[in-house]
Amino acid sequence: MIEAHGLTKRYGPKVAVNDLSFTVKPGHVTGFLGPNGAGKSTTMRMMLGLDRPTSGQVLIDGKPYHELKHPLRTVGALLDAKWVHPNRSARSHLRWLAKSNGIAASRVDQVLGMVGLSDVAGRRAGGFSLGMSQRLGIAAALLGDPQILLFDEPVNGLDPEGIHWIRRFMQGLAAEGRTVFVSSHLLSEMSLTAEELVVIGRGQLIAQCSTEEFVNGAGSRSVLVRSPQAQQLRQLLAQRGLRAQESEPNTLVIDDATTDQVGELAAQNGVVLHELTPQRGSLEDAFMQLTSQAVEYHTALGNGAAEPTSVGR
Ligand SMILES: Nc1ncnc2c1ncn2[C@@H]1O[C@H](COP(=O)(O)OP(=O)(O)OP(=O)(O)O)[C@@H](O)[C@H]1O
Repeated sequence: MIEAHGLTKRYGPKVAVNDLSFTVKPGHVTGFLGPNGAGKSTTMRMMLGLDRPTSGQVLIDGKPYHELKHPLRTVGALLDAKWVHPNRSARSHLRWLAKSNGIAASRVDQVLGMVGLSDVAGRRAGGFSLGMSQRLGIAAALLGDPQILLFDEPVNGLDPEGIHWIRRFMQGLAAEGRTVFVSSHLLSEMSLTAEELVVIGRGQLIAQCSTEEFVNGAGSRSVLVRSPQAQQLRQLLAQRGLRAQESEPNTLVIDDATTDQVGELAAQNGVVLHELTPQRGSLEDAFMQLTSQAVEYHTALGNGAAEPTSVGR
């Protein structure tokens, strides 16, 4: 488990992370979501003891990183995949890491197998593609068989196959009961990868909730209905104060309604339906809506303090 309590980091006058509190639990992939410059990397660096918080703290299994007895066996991280000596082979890079951390050399071939690099283990890591480098970075994170894994923007620059592989791999690690915390500014990618979300903007918490709650709670909710009696249905909806727009002939989109409401109304009035579909807002919609609220609040206050918005909790 990872717990951030009032975590704050200032670089001179710049507040990179501002009073951030959240919890990351085992058994799920938790997405750490925010636009560029939101403070994700800074937060992850503080988790790993690479940066000192200005105030507050972050605990890994109840302890600050520097108090962990066996850091690599507790938490593994992929921060920068190109952090490897270019002339070393993948295997010798991992052997060196294992040796300097008191990990048995036999673990090296295990982790190379886990990430699918066994066949290229003797090749120069400097010649690896980005996707292979990411796999090597993940192998390094797994060396100590840690229960907690941090990945900073692991799919950046990868092709669809590489993205798919990383997504499945992270989900597999979470299914083994590990804590998997992965940052991204790619909201659509996170909606496919993460069950839980910690969302930040300008260093502040915007939401901590399930991905589903985030989309349902913040995105727009509407219903699409196709009917040969669309005009009759439209009038019935209007009588109940529901606004319907005709997107195509015989197709209505009804804002702020549920499929239950529309389906029951149609049945009560003998209106034939050919389609009844909930239209969920995308994660992008939800994010834009929430961050724009934060910006509006910021403008109203005029002091840079955006109120964190809790979604669904
Ligand atoms: N060493 C530093 N000195 C000064 N400012 C910094 C430093 N590190 C980060 N920042 C600033 O802190 C803010 C948060 O940066 P951070 O890299 O943590 O964001 P991020 O969410 O990881 O963004 P990205 O997706 O672009 O990496 C940014 O405005 C950045 O310019």
